[in-house]
Amino acid sequence: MNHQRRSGLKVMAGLIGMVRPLLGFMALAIILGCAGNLMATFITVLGGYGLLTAAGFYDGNLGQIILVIIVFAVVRGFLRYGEQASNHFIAFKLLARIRHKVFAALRRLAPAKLDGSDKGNLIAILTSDIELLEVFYAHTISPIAIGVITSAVMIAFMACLHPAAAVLAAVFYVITGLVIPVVNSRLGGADGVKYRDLFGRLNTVVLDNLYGLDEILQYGGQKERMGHMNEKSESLEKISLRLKKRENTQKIATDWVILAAGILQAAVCAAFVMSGQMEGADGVIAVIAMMSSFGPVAALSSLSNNLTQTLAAGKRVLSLLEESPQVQEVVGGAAPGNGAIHCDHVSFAYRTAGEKDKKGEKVKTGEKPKIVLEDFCHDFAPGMIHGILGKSGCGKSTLLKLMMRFYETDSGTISYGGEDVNRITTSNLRRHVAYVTQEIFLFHDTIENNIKVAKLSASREEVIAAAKKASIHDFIQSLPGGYETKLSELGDSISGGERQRIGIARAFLHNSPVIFLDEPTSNIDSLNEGMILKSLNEEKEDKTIILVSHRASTMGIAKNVVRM
Ligand SMILES: Nc1ncnc2c1ncn2[C@@H]1O[C@H](COP(=O)(O)OP(=O)(O)OP(=O)(O)O)[C@@H](O)[C@H]1O
Repeated sequence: MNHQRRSGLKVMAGLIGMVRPLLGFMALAIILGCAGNLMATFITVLGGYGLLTAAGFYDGNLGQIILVIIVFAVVRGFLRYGEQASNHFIAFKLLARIRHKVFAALRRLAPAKLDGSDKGNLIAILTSDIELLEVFYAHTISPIAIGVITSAVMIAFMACLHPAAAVLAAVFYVITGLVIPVVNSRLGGADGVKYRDLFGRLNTVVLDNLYGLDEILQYGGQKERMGHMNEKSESLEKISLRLKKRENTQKIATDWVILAAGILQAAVCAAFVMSGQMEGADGVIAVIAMMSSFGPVAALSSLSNNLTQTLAAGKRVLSLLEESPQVQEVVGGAAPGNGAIHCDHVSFAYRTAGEKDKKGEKVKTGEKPKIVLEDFCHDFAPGMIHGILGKSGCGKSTLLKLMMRFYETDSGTISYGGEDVNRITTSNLRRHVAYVTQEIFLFHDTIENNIKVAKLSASREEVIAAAKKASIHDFIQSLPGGYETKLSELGDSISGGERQRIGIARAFLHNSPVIFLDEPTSNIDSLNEGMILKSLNEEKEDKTIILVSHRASTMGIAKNVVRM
């Protein structure tokens, strides 16, 4: 996948842009957060006023001060609840929206851009990266605004006591809430990005090891595979340790700065009190106000520990959302003419690293130029079964993928009944063609639903008819739950041939004018093969059937065989 370079600020802007529809809730969170934090600070400040009033330095009403403190303490709880509720409402609404967008992006990018992309990394983006954005939406945007607003109010309050106290507070708020987090982010930024990338790659290794467990055991690769996984885990741990150390340093630095702020404020106020430029009681209040007002800016300071990782996650999510597909979906285009497929001087190569696609974007697939088809011409007429022969790797599957428009030809055209495939509405094309690939994917669902993938509205009778044509009906009937049997109940016991026959049943159920079958019988015994071929023969009258197979018995049914 193409992860573009973009600065932290750009990522932030991109993420903040998504909040637009929920600005009202964000404003509410900020108002509640400011009020709550100011009340928390003023509970301590009013405590100071109360003590000084009791000691006779102020002529206030002690009872009223205590009452206000109690009211602030109670209301502060509700305000905090309201702030958190609003922030989390925004966060989870946005996470749902982002997940929706990411799935839409994957639909756009599939299949060309996802071919060969590491799935573990995609899973990391879909799960933990998106999840991490919760930190950004619930604990980053509003705290920044709250930190700025509450600091401004406290500076104004201290200016009423003495301008110097206000200047000192301003300087220390900036150090705590801006300088420390920016420096911390700069120092830890690269590690945050590395951590997220490595986490994605570790996911890929774990997935590979899980899917390839049989091969690993068979060829005794446990030690080497384990070593590879350990290597990745150790690198991840090293980065995590560095990030933790940096977090501790940030916490210590913040505590020191807050302590220094209090001491300096005390020293400055003492000097002004002694020189008669400030009342003694005001000096005490200024110091109390200074010490108790760092909550929101200290929160900003510690935010920087997560921010690098959050922004790294945001960057990966945004890059995926903005990735342009290799093949654009056609909406509102033409309908396929009929089942007559005409390939006219078709050439195609899988793109190589650093090469540009039609949109001028760099693509990374393969290492050397891989010219697969050159000047290929052929007509596939309807009403018969066509065969494609050729040695392994010569481009038979690629030709089918080009006819499905999973990829676009580099030159030449493919047309259906005279209509260029590039102009046919993609959803129409998918309905027009049933494609049985070499790897049949089965979902964790019932056998019936697995066949109905090809036609969701199909009745049980239609499913049974398709299963009979694919010679899988008897097998399904023999299962304890029949068509309702869940694949998970069968464990991994479904054989390669049964899997293929389910794939073929899907094609029969789809009942489209064109059927592509890529090695459909490679795992099927001759008895079942014979029955499937018989069904295909019966279907061929009103269809264009294209068959790719190395098996002579299967190819025997094709009337028109093209050699590649
Ligand atoms: N996504 C891809 N990126 C780069 N190269 C690819 C890609 N898919 C296939 N190829 C390469 O293109 C060539 C043609 O592949 P294709 O699958 O079309 O061959 P095939 O004739 O169907 O082979 P087989 O009979 O073994 O199934 C092969 O060399 C293959 O390695």
